[in-house]
Amino acid sequence: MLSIHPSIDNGITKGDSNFSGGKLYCRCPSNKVEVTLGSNVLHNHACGCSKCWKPEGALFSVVGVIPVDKVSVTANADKLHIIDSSAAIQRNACKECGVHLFGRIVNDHPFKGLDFVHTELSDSKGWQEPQFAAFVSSIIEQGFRPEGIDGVREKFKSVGLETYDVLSPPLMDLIATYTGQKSGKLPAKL
Ligand SMILES: N[C@@H](CCC(=O)N[C@@H](CSCO)C(=O)NCC(=O)O)C(=O)O
Ligand SMILES: [Zn+2]
Ligand SMILES: [Zn+2]
Repeated sequence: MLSIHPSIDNGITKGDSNFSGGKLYCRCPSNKVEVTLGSNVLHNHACGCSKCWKPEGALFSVVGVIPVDKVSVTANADKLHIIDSSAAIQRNACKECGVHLFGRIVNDHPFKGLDFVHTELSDSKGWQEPQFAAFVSSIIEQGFRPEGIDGVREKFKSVGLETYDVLSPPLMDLIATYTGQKSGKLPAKL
């Protein structure tokens, strides 16, 4: 059976609005990289892009954002390396098991100050549930047959998630506002 993602395939479990964070662990059997998150995530979403970490067999990643000052590596930091330092999101992965612990934006970017994280790497319950599906058509670039894409979109709709081929409209509006302000077409203060 085709797996979108283990946290979506059988329906979505709602998060807890009072949840205040927890720890992420890589998938090494011992000496796990540990990252402590000091709050819940925001804008959690399924992402079909080729760069976000996906669990084995899944077509999509599930990834959310969290302010960078809420993220700290609390064990085995020496096992981390940056997958692609030229990417906008510098994904810090475990050198041994390959899991991405956090993705950080270091260059000028509308989402600078936010880290990208995968809450499925935590044992805690209460993380924000996925809110939408992004970069759906990107799975075709990675070899998914285009005739199956309507079925993927229907699956998302059946669990209550809207689908987009970029990010959600509010996030695209944030990016566009940033771009408009940078070029001077929009005032710096709105
Ligand atoms: N079709 C491309 C899209 C890659 C892409 O633009 N990904 C987005 C979303 S990642 C999390 O939502 C992005 O912002 N990437 C910046 C980066 O990865 O550094 C593909 O599939 O590769
Ligand atoms: Zn590991
Ligand atoms: Zn992505």
